[in-house]
Amino acid sequence: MLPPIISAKNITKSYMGVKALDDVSVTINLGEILCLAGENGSGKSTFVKTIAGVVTPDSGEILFDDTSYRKLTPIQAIDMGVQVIYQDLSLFPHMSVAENIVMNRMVATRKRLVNWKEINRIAEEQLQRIQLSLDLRASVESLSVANRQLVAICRALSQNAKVLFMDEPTTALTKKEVDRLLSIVMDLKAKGLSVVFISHKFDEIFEISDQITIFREGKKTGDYAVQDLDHKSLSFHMTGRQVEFPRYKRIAKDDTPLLEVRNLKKSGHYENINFTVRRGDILGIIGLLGSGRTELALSLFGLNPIDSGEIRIKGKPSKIASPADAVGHGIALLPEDRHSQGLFMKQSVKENISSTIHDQLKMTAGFIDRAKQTEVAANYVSKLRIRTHDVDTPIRNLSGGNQQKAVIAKWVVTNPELFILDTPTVGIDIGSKSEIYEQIHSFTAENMGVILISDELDEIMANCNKLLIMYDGRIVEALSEEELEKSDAREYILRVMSSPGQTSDQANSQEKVGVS
Ligand SMILES: Nc1ncnc2c1ncn2[C@@H]1O[C@H](COP(=O)(O)OP(=O)(O)OP(=O)(O)O)[C@@H](O)[C@H]1O
Repeated sequence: MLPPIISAKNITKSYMGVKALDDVSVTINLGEILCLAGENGSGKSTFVKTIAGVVTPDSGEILFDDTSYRKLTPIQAIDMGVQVIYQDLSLFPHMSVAENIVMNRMVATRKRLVNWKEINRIAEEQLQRIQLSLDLRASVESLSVANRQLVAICRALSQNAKVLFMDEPTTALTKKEVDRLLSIVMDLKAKGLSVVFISHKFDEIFEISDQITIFREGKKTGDYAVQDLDHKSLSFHMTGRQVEFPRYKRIAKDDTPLLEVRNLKKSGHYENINFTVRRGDILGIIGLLGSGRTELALSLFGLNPIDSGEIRIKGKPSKIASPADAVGHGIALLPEDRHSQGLFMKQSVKENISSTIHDQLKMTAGFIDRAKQTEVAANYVSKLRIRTHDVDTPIRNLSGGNQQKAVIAKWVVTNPELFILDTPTVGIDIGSKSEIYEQIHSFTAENMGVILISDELDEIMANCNKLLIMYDGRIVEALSEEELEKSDAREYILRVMSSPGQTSDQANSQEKVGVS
């Protein structure tokens, strides 16, 4: 048994009467990867912030090397070797790789004189520890998200990290980048670092963890060795129920096209895009980051003007030059980047959810009908099971996953005819995913058409009755409902995605999803 490095005992933390952590005890052992799993809002981030000295617990104690602390300051935590990489990475985009790696260490040691030789030496040493070669002078903003993530790891290492906390580090990475990150993390573990990893992605959790601690509604439901759990038992312990993703079946009878896209092209983004969406269709688009799928979604919402091609809405050639045009045509978009495009962080849950229907909520005198606004917001908070104290709570106080559900609610209230969802469940727990899927199925039963962009094959298989596979700005394969139902559909899709150059000719495959 590995010796403990940090033990948190009986930690409780409440916000406005809601227990974010309720008598939680967790032990982090030396040289081990511990994964924190739990539904959105179950207290994982609050726990991390408590150990990092950012949140003061109401009660409980934290033991570091046998010394007990009632609370910690961030400096104390850093001195003890605690390093946290939050989702935003907290890097300085205009500064160089070397400066980002070494700056916090310099501040901590209160060095006044800048010795560039020393800075470069320390930065290079950290890069070598993870066998990474980067230009030390390159500005961080010029790096890919994956490399920024690695710079953040080097920054943590340069401050003598003993325990590295990583909060959903793989959200914006491609499959290859995820594999590289996980292998670096495992290598660091082999060198004696303890890692606490937060993720909603089960494959990752099982690949990397030694131990899994599960949270539910602020309480710890258990500590498990990874070999004692499987997907089913993990989701059960997280949610308290058996979670299933029933497969979507289109029931709508109206086959007239809602949206027809013909030969759409945007230079440098995508070309030769053809597909049709009917009412009740859930058209999946799968393809790795950089495949052109998000750029296509933005074009259909008037945010990325097309170079050529035709868009027909309900049979009529239509121009979508702005989001206002798109909304006028009954199109809504749940954007990929929820934080910068989706929410007003200082405003309440109610104000965010209703922000897309202000005109409908206006009374004759021009004031907003507050009672109606509350009613609409409360209805969607309950429908999508958004975990919040009430609808007046500022949205920034909600957990990440619950904020995402609020963005979905914000667009659903507009009652769109065509809803484009760009990776709607990134960062969302397995229980909430099934609720969101249920909602999407019920929208389509009410005759909405949906375009669902996703990286997750499970999500595509459970929800879509048609599928486009995109690679490098092109549709490389298209599958119809019958093809998606075949027993080897999943393997076929994986095969196409791993060698996208070797597929059937495009015109033929587009025929399969109803291109006339
Ligand atoms: N500053 C705050 N003010 C009020 N409530 C808060 C605050 N921070 C967290 N909470 C609440 O505490 C609970 C736990 O939130 P926390 O962010 O720890 O969850 P989480 O498990 O990390 O969720 P996710 O997986 O969605 O990131 C949530 O109900 C959240 O709304």
